[in-house]
Amino acid sequence: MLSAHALVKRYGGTAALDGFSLDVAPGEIAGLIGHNGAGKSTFVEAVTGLTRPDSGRITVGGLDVLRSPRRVRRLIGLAPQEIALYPAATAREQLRLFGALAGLSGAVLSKRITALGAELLLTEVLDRPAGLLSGGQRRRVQAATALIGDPPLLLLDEPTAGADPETRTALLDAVRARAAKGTAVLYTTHYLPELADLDATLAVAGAGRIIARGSRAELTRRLPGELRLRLSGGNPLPERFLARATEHGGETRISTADAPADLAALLAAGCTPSTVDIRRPDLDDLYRSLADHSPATAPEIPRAA
Ligand SMILES: Nc1ncnc2c1ncn2[C@@H]1O[C@H](COP(=O)(O)OP(=O)(O)OP(=O)(O)O)[C@@H](O)[C@H]1O
Repeated sequence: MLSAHALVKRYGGTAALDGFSLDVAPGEIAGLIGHNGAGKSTFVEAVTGLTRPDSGRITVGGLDVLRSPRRVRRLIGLAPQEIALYPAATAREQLRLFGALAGLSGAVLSKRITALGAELLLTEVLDRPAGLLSGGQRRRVQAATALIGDPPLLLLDEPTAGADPETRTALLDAVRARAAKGTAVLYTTHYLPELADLDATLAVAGAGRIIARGSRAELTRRLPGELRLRLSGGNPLPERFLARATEHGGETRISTADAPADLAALLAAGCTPSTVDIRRPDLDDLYRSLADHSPATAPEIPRAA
């Protein structure tokens, strides 16, 4: 549904996009993560036509973004990182406007607004001016403006920033429901547990390009996990494990790519821990492993196809 190839965008000496390529399929929720300044928002702006890349190509539903900007715009529901609502207009009026832009009108649009208001827990505030809403409420109205026309591609840039747990859940449910019906979703966040909740695939951005792409399992599989042991004083760790071990309040932690094999080797060497815990790598570990942003030094994990 979304296909971007080799995008480059420079601002003076800064390459905000530097060979950025990414595909998102219908029904897929792709979680776009990466450090501040990695190029995520610039990419979202390029897809919507708000920013013109210096080179590269983007298509949405097979249409070239630069050649058919108006037709492409109709295929996209955008919730930008910076809130863009009219402060004096009520939430319902904003949704009427965005619904009309998407070609909806009359009773169909009114019903859609009521349903979306209920789905995103906005019913009570639909007739309040956006300027008088809380930050979290404004963000949900913003998300609702993206969803109102039921577009085949959603671009949601940190849509849950400032959301409380209840409204976060409502928003994630709404996103999952759209994907289940075939909508392609590009979901930018710094809050990694959301991506597990959404069962999202991952696209890790670094220094203006995608440096890792795949399922959560694929990307975390080859990262080291940890073997956590409690050892008694007369039961030292065999020497060959020392380089990978750290001490944390009486617990010995050994970085490991193969926890069962390392545990078997420890036991065979006569080590008898009183407790053993195996910690598998998670998204935080993935994020940390990519901390230097550098494609050249990123660990050997699957890349974008
Ligand atoms: N309009 C602009 N003018 C100059 N530099 C820009 C502009 N927009 C983005 N940049 C620069 O391009 C780089 C990428 O910025 P971008 O906003 O795309 O990052 P991001 O990954 O979305 O970051 P964040 O997680 O903070 O939202 C940054 O170095 C930023 O300073």
